[in-house]
Amino acid sequence: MTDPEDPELIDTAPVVRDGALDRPIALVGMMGSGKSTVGRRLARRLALPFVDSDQEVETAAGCPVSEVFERFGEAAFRQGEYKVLARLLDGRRKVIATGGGAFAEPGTRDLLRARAVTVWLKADLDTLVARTARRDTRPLLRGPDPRAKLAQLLDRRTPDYAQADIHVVSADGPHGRVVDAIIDALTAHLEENTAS
Ligand SMILES: Nc1ncnc2c1ncn2[C@@H]1O[C@H](COP(=O)(O)OP(=O)(O)OP(=O)(O)O)[C@@H](O)[C@H]1O
Ligand SMILES: O=C(O)C1=C[C@@H](O)[C@@H](O)[C@H](O)C1
Ligand SMILES: [Mg+2]
Repeated sequence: MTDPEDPELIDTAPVVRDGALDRPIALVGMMGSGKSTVGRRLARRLALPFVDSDQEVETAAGCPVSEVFERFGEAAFRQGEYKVLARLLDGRRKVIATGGGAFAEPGTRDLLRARAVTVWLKADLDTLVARTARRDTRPLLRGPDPRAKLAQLLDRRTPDYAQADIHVVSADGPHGRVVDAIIDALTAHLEENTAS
């Protein structure tokens, strides 16, 4: 079924309609994996609210993420990120784009795994380098060799991200294709986990 007012809003979401989804969806993965941009599109397709935890931290702090890092340090940012996610994970169905490091923090990861369906958006190093080069707002990538930094983070965090409920490749191409892949994987996951 398609909404004639908005052909993008195709009713592809029995997963939401039939009540199988009973909690928030949290997208996790590296900087540049597409959590914010794909997440917004996913929420639209599922007719759910969308929230971005980096933006929520910025609103709470009253300044950009990069300034939080500069003024208060990464540890303070991680505490703020935990607090914001604890508030957002209120049991209501929504799509949450997490910050790239959230799922690599043990306490934050436990919180997300307990209260959300977690989706790892996977992308390889070359893809992440190309995508993050477009915008210089990520404090952890500032410096002479952002590729080396991304490689180190990807290596270190991969075992953490692998603990997500669902793994989806964030292939280059139309965002809608990644949205389709997420909805398919989510549907399969919920069917498996609600089958009696
Ligand atoms: N499947 C895709 N194909 C092509 N470009 C993409 C895809 N997914 C994301 N991008 C692009 O990559 C860039 C980074 O995406 P986005 O900001 O959504 O990443 P993120 O995971 O939210 O990163 P961060 O953790 O830094 O917030 C954007 O320019 C976005 O349009
Ligand atoms: O991967 C990370 O550690 C980060 C990713 C961004 O989303 C922001 O949360 C911040 O720049 C840190
Ligand atoms: Mg983002």
